[in-house]
Amino acid sequence: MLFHVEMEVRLPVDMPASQADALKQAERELAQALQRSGQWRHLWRIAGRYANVSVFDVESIDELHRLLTSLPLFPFMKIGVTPLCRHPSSIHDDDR
Ligand SMILES: O=C(O)CC1=CCC(=O)O1
Repeated sequence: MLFHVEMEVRLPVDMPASQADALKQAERELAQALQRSGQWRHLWRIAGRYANVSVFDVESIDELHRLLTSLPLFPFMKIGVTPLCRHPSSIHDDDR
């Protein structure tokens, strides 16, 4: 199952830089592991915002929820999820 996910990061302004850096590093390591596993198919920065657009490929909505809530930055993110299905004009057979 494919999901479009938009994440906007809002770190508290008074969070110490060392704590923010540690969270970002942990987020990066998990995000890269999930990209290698194929569960996090696309990760794009939204220009001009501390936000990203991502496409996740997971077995279920429960799996997506588990994955998103496990992200180190989860407590500091506003997240929007949109389910995706195959477009009839797509030329990509793996779009499902
Ligand atoms: O910077 C972001 O958009 C939040 C984030 C998601 C994966 C990652 O490494 O950072």
